[in-house]
Amino acid sequence: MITPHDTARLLIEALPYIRRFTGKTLVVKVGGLPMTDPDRARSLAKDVLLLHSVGIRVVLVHGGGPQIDEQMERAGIAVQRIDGLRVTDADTLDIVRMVLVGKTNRDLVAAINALEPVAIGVAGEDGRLLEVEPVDERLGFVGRVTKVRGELLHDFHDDGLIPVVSTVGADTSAQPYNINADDAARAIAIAMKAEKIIYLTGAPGLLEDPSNPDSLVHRLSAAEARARIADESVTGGMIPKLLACAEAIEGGVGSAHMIDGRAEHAILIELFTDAGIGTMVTQ
Ligand SMILES: Nc1ncnc2c1ncn2[C@@H]1O[C@H](COP(=O)(O)OP(=O)(O)O)[C@@H](O)[C@H]1O
Ligand SMILES: CC(=O)N[C@@H](CCC(=O)OP(=O)(O)O)C(=O)O
Repeated sequence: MITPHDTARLLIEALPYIRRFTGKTLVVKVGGLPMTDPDRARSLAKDVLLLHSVGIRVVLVHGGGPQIDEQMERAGIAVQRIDGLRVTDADTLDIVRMVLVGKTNRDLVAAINALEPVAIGVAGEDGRLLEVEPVDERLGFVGRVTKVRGELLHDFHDDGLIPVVSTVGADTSAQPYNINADDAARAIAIAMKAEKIIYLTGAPGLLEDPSNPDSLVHRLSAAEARARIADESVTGGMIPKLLACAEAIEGGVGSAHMIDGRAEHAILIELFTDAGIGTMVTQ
């Protein structure tokens, strides 16, 4: 039972953290896995709105990998990934756009706007927010971000809105490209000179041993993150995520965090307590 005194004490304890982040930009990337549960989406919406209410300039970037896999299976298209990136032909690109822009983005925007109508959905193609070039011809329409129009996102913040970004970008001829959402969030965080980037993922953070959830790595440097990628101790989707963390730090972002998107109020615990709950990558 929480008493009014408990509430008052909690508010006072949170105040130094709130002061530290008010007016700062925070990029939150939510993976597709935590988003498969509507309760999680509602809980995330509440956390994001709380951050917004205390003056933190939040950009919410989302993935949707498992949801794309599901629709590809329905369409009878085989899923193929190289180093965690989806091989994306023209048919796959259509499905990626339908799922990320047409469904996942809409669901997240609705989850926030059901509480307070301040979320605005935007795809990387819109206003060429995320300009890309192809990564590698083996991957087809997979793009690497070359330019971010961060001013568009700053404008949304200035208007009191929370931009929710789906990571389909475009090249200079408006050809759409699929972008790994971890990498897109990294590019956005650097362009916006974000204080922090937080990855909400389907694991407790970086694990020493992926099969043991108790083997959490609490803190590591960008150089150590790169070394772990090189020695192949991380696999699958953790490769682009850890690389994105290292690049974010090298690009001037203060810290990069990987936390469990399935744990309730994970962002608030990571931001507003000293202990935190996931993995933090710093200089
Ligand atoms: N060393 C590791 N620590 C944690 N997760 C790992 C590791 N190596 C591989 N993984 C896998 O990477 C996944 C996270 O990547 P991904 O599924 O792309 O993220 P997201 O949940 O953000 O969509 C984890 O759920 C886990 O299965
Ligand atoms: C190029 C590439 O791999 N794009 C990703 C985009 C979605 C994503 O990154 O979703 P998660 O964050 O849920 O993994 C994909 O097609 O799955």
